[in-house]
Parts: sequence; structure tokens; C-alpha cells
Amino acid sequence: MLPYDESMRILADKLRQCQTRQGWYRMEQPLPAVAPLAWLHGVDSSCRLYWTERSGNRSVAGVCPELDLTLAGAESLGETFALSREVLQAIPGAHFYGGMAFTDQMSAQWRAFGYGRFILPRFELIQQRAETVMACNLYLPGGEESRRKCHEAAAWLERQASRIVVQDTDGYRAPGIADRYCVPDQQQWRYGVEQVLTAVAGQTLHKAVLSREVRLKLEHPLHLWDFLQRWHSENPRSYQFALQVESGDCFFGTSPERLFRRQSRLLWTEALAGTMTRGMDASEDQAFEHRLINDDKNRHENALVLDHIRDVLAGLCERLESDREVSVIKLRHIQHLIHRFRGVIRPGITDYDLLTTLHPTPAVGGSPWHEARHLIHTLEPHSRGWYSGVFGSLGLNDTEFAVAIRSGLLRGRQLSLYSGAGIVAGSEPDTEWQELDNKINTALALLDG
Ligand SMILES: C=C(O[C@H]1C=CC=C(C(=O)O)[C@@H]1O)C(=O)O
Ligand SMILES: [Mg+2]
Repeated sequence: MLPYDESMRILADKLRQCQTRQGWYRMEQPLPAVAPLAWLHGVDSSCRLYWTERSGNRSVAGVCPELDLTLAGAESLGETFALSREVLQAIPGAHFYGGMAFTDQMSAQWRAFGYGRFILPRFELIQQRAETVMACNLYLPGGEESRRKCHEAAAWLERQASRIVVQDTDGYRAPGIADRYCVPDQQQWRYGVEQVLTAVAGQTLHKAVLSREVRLKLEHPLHLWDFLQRWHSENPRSYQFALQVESGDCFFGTSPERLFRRQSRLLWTEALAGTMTRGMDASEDQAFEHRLINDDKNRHENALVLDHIRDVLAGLCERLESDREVSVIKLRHIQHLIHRFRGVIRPGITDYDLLTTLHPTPAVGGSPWHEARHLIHTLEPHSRGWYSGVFGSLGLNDTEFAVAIRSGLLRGRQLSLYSGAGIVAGSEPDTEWQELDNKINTALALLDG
């Protein structure tokens, strides 16, 4: 394998020799192993994105948007997906990366992200199993302008070639937390939970997921890419994602939850809801797992997600099977109930259909959705933005979206961490408050020096 700098120069040479006919182009060049997160450190771009699959099979760092599809509202999603499909048909190996908000009710702090944003990066560093590849996606408008674009891209690659690639993050230092407060505070939270319980008792609602924003002021700047790597090493079987926009603001997260994965017409999705802490030792952990599996409130939280998925997918799938029994997935500080689905979608069903039908599941929204949505928007004092939205990778034959929970928004030294809890009959406000803490404990422990 050629060294990193030589490989980058080879790709630059290929670009300089590229034909200039109008159209989409994609070029790939194998690289020696470089961790995408480490690479993002030093790379020159005002927009950076990161995506890693839960399976650990594929991690991608993408920079310099070649096509940036920013959505003003939900109504442009169909058009955006149709356009991305046209591009992907021309360069089938490529992917768009990005995400979408929980709903279209968003405050100004989320403006740079739009309602949704799907990016085809010009440069992609892809680590797939044991292989690392640098890919370049380019649209050439034809003639002299094509030549100019190719030369510009080649020059960029050559500049990166001589930069030092940071390989490990042993030097990570927690930034320290100077100040923190919760929105809502615990008093307001109790009120919100009581309101949901009243609606549940009145039988207009089965479940609503209420959330909280913890606003932190960091003592020192956060080394975001190092932080993400550390967070992932605590929860290795999670998705990880980040989108840093031109202002430097970054939305990121480490989520255990899949919205869906599609490969051709095969589909995988799941109901992930219901939470318990981990035990201090193996036997206590086992006891907690047993308690979680047998707890009515947690089972009910999960069952409502399960029923929703089964109902909405019935019309989209030719076949749909689910696990017979609920099982448990374990994260660093908590464990969840999970129920998996496998299916075959009908011909003609698109990622747009799957996304808009599944999102938001009652793992982040509620049931019925219409009632839950109203309560969430009236009771939550903060704006969720992209928290509990979706984030993923959109391909021609392989698409995967995570539910964007366990996530946060970094703006300079201000960091907001979000977490939510499913409120159903039997929920107790203070226990659910504790669940919110448990869900962000892994991230908090890495921040608090
Ligand atoms: C809404 C969140 O978690 C969901 C996913 C798993 C378990 C959940 C629960 O037990 O309440 C939530 O439905 C969050 O982490 O912000
Ligand atoms: Mg819960």
C-alpha cells in the first residue's frame, strides 16, 4: 500500500487527467488505514460530516459539499429525495449524508441546519471493514469550467496530502463544565409528565415522549472529534454522526437506535424503547435485565413502538417478520428493550416512503402521534431541532438511518445535550427524570474533567 500522501497525489493526478465532458464523476483511490474521525481534525473544510454504521462496518468522513440539499420545510423532502436519486443513478457508489429535524417547529439556533440537510461530499474518506478509500464526487459542467473544477479539487487533495494525520486520541482532555442548567427544570418536568398522564387517563393518548435540554457552558473548548471517538469507545455498538456547518456549530450524537436499513428491497427496522440502568457487577446486571424484561411499564413503552411499526409497514412491505420475543441491548450505563423487524418492501417503495412513514416512531414521539405532537409542542419549553430527528446515509441500493437520540448541539463553548423518556401509564415523574440523566451520563462523564 502506498503511503497516504502519495495516494492523495495519485488521486489528484487522476483528477487533472479527467475528461471534461459534462456530467457526474466519482473517483476512488485506496489509502492506508486512516481513521475518519482522526482525519477530520486537520482537514481543510468549513463543513464536515461524519457517519458510522452501528455494525461498525462502515465509517465515513465527508467534507466540501459538492451538492448541498438544504430543506426549508417538510414539503420539500420528496423533491430532495427524488433529486438525490437522480444523482445517485449517475454515480451509484456515492451516498448523501445528513439528517432531518424531529418536526418543523424549530428555534433560530437550528437555522443553519435547516429542517433537513442532505450533503453529497466532494471528498469522502471511507473506512469499510479493513479497507480505506478516498473518494471524490464531482459535477463537471463541461468545457473550461470542468477543467477549473478538476484542478481546484486536485489542488485541495495535494494540500491535504502534506498535512499530518492525527492517528490516535490519547491526548483527549475533558473540557470541564463551568455551568449547567436544565430546560425544563425538574419542577416543570413534573408538571409536563402529570399533563401527559392526565391525557393517558382520559384515553386520548397512550404515550408521549417528553424531552429535556441540558445547557452546559464548557470551561475549555471541546475537541469534538476526539470526544466522539471516546464516546464511541464507551458505546461501540452505536451509530455515530456529526454535521458541522459553516458557522462551526455542530450537531452530533451516538445513538443505539435504527430507524431503518434498506439493501435493495430488504428492510431492517426495530422497536427500541424501555430503559433500565446497568448493574454494578454481572449478577446485579442480570437482575436488572430480568426486571426490565418483566416490567409492565417498560414493556408497554416498547409495545407501542412495535405496534406502530407493524401498522405503518403493513402497506409498504411484501413480507414482514419480527422477533418473537423482546430482547435487551446493553450500553455503557443503560440497557434497553429491543424488538427487531426484517422485511421485503414492495417494488416501487422508496426511501422517502420509508422515512416519512416510520418517522417519528413512538420511541421519540408518541401514540397516537397527532395527540402526542400537540402535547410535546405545548409542554416542551425548548426546541428539539434535530434531536430525535433522523441522521444517516442515503444510497441507491443501501440506505440507513439512525434515530438521532443521545445527541447534542455544540456552539462555541455552549453545549446542549438532549434526552427524552417515554411517558405511559405507570410513569413516575422523578423516575423518568432520573432516566433522562442516565441517558446522557456517558457523554457527561467525558465532558466533566
Ligand atoms: C428518546 C430517547 O430514548 C428513546 C429510546 C430508547 C428508550 C426510550 C425510553 O425508555 O424512554 C426512549 O423511547 C432519548 O434517549 O432521548
Ligand atoms: Mg423509558
